[in-house]
Amino acid sequence: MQNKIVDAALKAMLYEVTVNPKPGLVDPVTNGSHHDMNVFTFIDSTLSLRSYFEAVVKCGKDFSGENLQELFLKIRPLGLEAEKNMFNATHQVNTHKGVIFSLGILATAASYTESNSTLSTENIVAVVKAMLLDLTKNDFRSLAEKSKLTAGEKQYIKYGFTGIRGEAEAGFPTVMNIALPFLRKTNGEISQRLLDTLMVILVNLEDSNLIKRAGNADILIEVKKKVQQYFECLDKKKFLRQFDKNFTDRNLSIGGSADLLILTIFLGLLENIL
Ligand SMILES: CC(C)(COP(=O)(O)OP(=O)(O)OC[C@H]1O[C@@H](n2cnc3c(N)ncnc32)[C@H](O[C@H]2O[C@H](COP(=O)(O)OP(=O)(O)OP(=O)(O)O)[C@@H](O)[C@H]2O)[C@@H]1O)[C@@H](O)C(=O)NCCC(=O)NCCS
Ligand SMILES: Nc1ncnc2[nH]cnc12
Repeated sequence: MQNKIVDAALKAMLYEVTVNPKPGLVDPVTNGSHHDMNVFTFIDSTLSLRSYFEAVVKCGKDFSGENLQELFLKIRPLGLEAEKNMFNATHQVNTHKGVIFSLGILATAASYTESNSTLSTENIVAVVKAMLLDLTKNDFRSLAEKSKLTAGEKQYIKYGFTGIRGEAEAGFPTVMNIALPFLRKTNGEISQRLLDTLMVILVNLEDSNLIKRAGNADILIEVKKKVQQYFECLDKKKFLRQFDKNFTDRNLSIGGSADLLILTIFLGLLENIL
């Protein structure tokens, strides 16, 4: 089945991993701070998710209920199955867990929007917000009873950061209000446009992957300074190669920012600006 939403989702993941040099992340030139994966792992992971995106697009298209929270409940088990497929395809490495969640939601919302109104970013956001009403309240409600907490859950308890769940529930404000408007204004070489967009995301996000690897949230202050230097410097590629080396030496990575770049590319593809 050829479908433009499924194609945009898969393309967005492949575009993101292709962009280089990225600080601490996997790209075709270096594996950054990720010793257990490389660009081929990301290609395998991406292709393993085709049937998931086809399934969520079908769910969005077929949904006829009144309450869009039910649509989210319908896709969550599909997301769990997709996580299993991803881990099988990658020899148990986490490449796209965050994206299975966030891009799965966006693809579902895009498909529902296409079937029920005009496919525009604004309409997609409204559907996302309705699908995820009370998500953080519900997801974080029973943390005290859980024996093993994820990085995102630990950071919620320690700092009150709601991570990718909060970002999604609010309709992905970092993507919608910052990254996508920025990308729309860029022109020229696609790789440079996407690197600039990644830096804009990085400076605006509490990236739980970065905080987890750094051990505390002070890293966000350092990163803000780095991104400011990036936008002031003359040779951006050289700056990014050094930034990548510095992060790789310190085992730091920005998986959450990479995920939001994927979401931004996805919407950019649907808007035909890429
Ligand atoms: C809601 C879920 C995403 C589950 O969340 P969970 O609580 O399990 O995990 P989190 O720690 O909250 O984060 C999940 C991933 O989301 C990405 N991310 C984190 N912060 C942000 C942010 N602020 N904005 C956007 N995205 C964010 C991040 O994914 C990327 O990094 C990954 C590598 O991360 P990780 O494995 O933690 O770290 P490493 O250090 O690299 O690994 P080690 O070598 O140390 O092992 C990479 O995959 C990127 O994609 C976070 O990882 C959702 O999964 C969920 O709902 N789970 C419950 C089950 C379910 O219902 N699933 C179906 C959902 S449809
Ligand atoms: N290029 C990349 N490297 C590491 N983690 C990621 N998560 C999403 N994209 C990634």
